[in-house]
This record gives sequence, structure tokens and C-alpha cells, in this order.
Amino acid sequence: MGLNQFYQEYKAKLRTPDEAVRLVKHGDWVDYSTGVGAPYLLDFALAKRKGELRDVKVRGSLALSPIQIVEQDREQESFTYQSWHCTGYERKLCEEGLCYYMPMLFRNEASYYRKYLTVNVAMICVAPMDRLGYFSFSFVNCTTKAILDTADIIILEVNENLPSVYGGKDDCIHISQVDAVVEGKHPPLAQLPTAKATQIDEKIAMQIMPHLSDGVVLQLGIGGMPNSVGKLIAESDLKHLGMHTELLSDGFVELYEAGKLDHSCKTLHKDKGVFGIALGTQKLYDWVEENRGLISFPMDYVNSPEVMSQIDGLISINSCIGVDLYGQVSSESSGTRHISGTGGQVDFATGAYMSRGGKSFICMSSAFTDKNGQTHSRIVPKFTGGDIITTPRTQASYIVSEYGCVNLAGRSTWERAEMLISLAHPDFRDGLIQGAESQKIWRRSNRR
Ligand SMILES: CC(=O)SCCNC(=O)CCNC(=O)[C@H](O)C(C)(C)COP(=O)(O)OP(=O)(O)OC[C@H]1O[C@@H](n2cnc3c(N)ncnc32)[C@H](O)[C@@H]1OP(=O)(O)O
Ligand SMILES: CCCC(=O)O
Repeated sequence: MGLNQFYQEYKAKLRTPDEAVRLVKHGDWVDYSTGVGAPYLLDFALAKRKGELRDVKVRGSLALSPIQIVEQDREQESFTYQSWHCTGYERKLCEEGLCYYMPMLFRNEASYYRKYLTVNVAMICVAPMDRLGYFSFSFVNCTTKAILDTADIIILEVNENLPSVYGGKDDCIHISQVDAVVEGKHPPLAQLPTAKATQIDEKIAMQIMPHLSDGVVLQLGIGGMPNSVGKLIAESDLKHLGMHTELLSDGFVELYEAGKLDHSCKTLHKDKGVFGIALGTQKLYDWVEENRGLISFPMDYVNSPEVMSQIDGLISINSCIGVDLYGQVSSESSGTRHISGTGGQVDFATGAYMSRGGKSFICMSSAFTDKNGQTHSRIVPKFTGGDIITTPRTQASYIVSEYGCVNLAGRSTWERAEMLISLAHPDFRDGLIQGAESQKIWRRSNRR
């Protein structure tokens, strides 16, 4: 078989975006690829069919740029959009009733597709085809293969800005498996810069440092705080660190540049950093491109607690919106206001617990100041406003604020209340004690 054959097949399947989106029918479920790999040309073309199509449901995730089927159809005449994990943009859409969240555990998302979901048309962005007819999923291994395996019709959008990225499993698709290909000019890749570390972030990171040692394997979650911890580790004396993370973010580039990250002590995938999706700045994207020290895997592998149980010293660092005195962790909503998603938080809390020497840290500043300048304690007696519980109290382990670090695992209700109140801002402690007393989780002998 001549190599030229793949180019011929590519040419035969090449369509304009307008031609390709003609494959969508009334009532279809359409899947868009995730994050920095979201389709751009196909989205614009599909949005042009507003008013003509009826009841088309589009699934997406971690959208960093405006989604045209939403923006061009705010009346939802033709399209309904739902997301597996909301960015700041999608959270605003949720508030306007233009986006609906799909609850999930990231390790299970692929199996939802394989077991239950219908995908009539998959629209997936990929790197340009290689000489053997393969398209790399680039920065978005994630759940891409499961979506494609489920889809009746596969349309690839080649994004010239997406590089080929090495993967251990489910990281590419062959031209022979595809129905249509589109190509065209794309804007530069969207970036998600890490927020600058605050003094409170640094104090929180200081609470975690005594739990780390040479050779530990890190997972850093989404948001400013986990990345601040990464920065502090980069400035420490720690060495020979490893990476096994769902989200590969800029914090890891800092660790690499500081000479800390060589994966040499890993008990699984020694010498290789493992990730599911890369999302950050162009500096991160440049580092990941054809980097033989990194391998992407699908989320049902990266986030599998059984896989994590084979990694000694797995340290998971994530953040949350608030915690109640029972130890329930809310990380994806504030009351009924949807903010982000469960993502991999529960997967990593479970897996780090199963890792020999592993630990799961969930971090927060003790208080939050809202847009009106009002300060609220993140530690509350109980959740009352519809706040979604992300990590249940049975799975919560180390909780960290700038005032300390406590381990809730195995602790009774009164011990939890006492430990969590010790993490609260002093201004809120008396109120929390009163709450604990009225909820009958405060011992007479508890410290005041
Ligand atoms: C496993 C891996 O490798 S990655 C997986 C880890 N995944 C998770 O942990 C999933 C759940 N966690 C998350 O989604 C994030 O870590 C978060 C949301 C908890 C924090 O992320 P950050 O980006 O640091 O959040 P940030 O401080 O910017 O707040 C996000 C929004 O929540 C709002 N918010 C945050 N805390 C509160 C609060 N206590 N009350 C009300 N609103 C709040 C903020 O105002 C902001 O809203 P805005 O965009 O309208 O201004
Ligand atoms: C990729 C980030 C999603 C999550 O929070 O798990």
C-alpha cells in the first residue's frame, strides 16, 4: 500500500465546512471536542443552519472561546448546548440558561458513551494527518476515542495549530475510520493562563510542603491554587518528582524548568509524565509538542483509581468552593449557581487514597469576598442553598486552608467539626461553634 493512498483518501473525504455540516439532521446529538481542541470551522458552519434544523443537541466541554451554535441561536430555536465541565465562559452561559451541565465522574465519562449515549455526529479537531494516515488528538486525549467509537458519523476538523502529541492509548484516529475532513485557517490556540499566586495561596502551599518528599508523583488540579503549589514546589529542595495528572497545566512546566520533574521514581510509567488533557498557555503547548517525556492517556485510564493504586506516593492537590462541618466538599457550585464541574476531583481523592504513601489535599482560602465586597466563610455549619456536593464526606481526606491542614479520614462528626473550625478565619469561628452545637456535633469538652 503506497503512502500516497492516504493522501488520496484524505482528498476524497475533504469537504467544505458547509458541506460537512449537511450530515446533521433534525433531532441529532452532536459532540464537539474539548477545550483547546474545540471545532471552530464546523461550529460556525453548523450555526448557519439556525432556523433550518430542529432540536439538535450539542455536547461540549471546557469551551474557551464563544460557541457559535449558542451565540447565533440564543433563542435555542435549533440548538441546545450542554457541557461536561464549565469554564468561566460556559458558567456565564449557564446563568443565562444557555448551557446545561452534565454531571459526571471523569473516569466514567467514556463509559457513559460506550454504554448509554447516542452520538449521531462527532465533530472533532485534530492535528494535521501524518504520512501514515493518522491524526493525533493532540492536547485532548480525554474522552475523544470513546466519542468517536460511539459516533455514527465522524467529521474531523484539521487545526494547523494543533501539534502531534505522543500517547500511550487512544490518542489518534486513522483516515480510513473517518467520514469527512474539513480544513481551513484557525485563530491561535486559546490559552488559559494561571492566576498569579496570592499570599494566601502561598500560605496554603506551605501547609502542604511538609507532606511532600523526593520522588512523589503529583496531580495538580484546575484553578489558581493548585498551580501556586506547583510554583512553590519548583522553588523547594524537592527532587525527582513525577507527574500523573488529568489536567496538564503550566505549574508542571515550572517544575520541569526548575529541574524537579524527571518521573524517575514512578512505580508506573517510570520516566514518563502521564496526562489526559493539556490546557494552559502557549509555553505549555510548546513544551508538550512531540515531547517524549510525556504521554497522553484517556481519562478512563488516567483517572482510574485502580491505575493510581499502582503509583506509589501519589499526591493529589485540588481546590474547592467550600466545606461544611460534616466534611462534605462543594467544588462545582455556589448554591444553585453552577461554576465548573466534578471533573477529576473524586477520582483523584479516591485514587490517591489507594496509592501507597499517597495523599489527597483539597485546598481553599478560609474566606471568600464577593463582588459586593462582603466576606463569607468557606467553612459553613451546613450547606443550605442547593450547593452541590462534589467530594462526599466519606471520601474527603486532607483539607487545607491558610490556617492549617487536617485529615478528616476516619474521624467522627465532633472531631471533624473541631478540625474544620481550626481552618476557619478567626472572625467566623464562634458562629461555626454555635452551628456545630445546634447540629449536635460539638462535644462539651471541645476547645472554644
Ligand atoms: C484531576 C485533575 O488533574 S484536575 C481536576 C480537579 N478538578 C476539580 O477539582 C473540579 C472542581 N474544582 C474546580 O472546578 C476549581 O478548582 C474551583 C472552581 C473550585 C476553583 O477554580 P478557580 O479557577 O481557582 O476559581 P475562581 O477563584 O476563579 O472562582 C471561580 C468562580 O467561582 C466563584 N466562587 C469561588 N468561590 C466562591 C464562593 N465561596 N462563593 C461564591 N462564589 C465563589 C468565583 O467568584 C468565580 O466566579 P466568576 O467567574 O463569576 O468570578
Ligand atoms: C480538565 C479539568 C476538569 C477537572 O476539573 O477535572
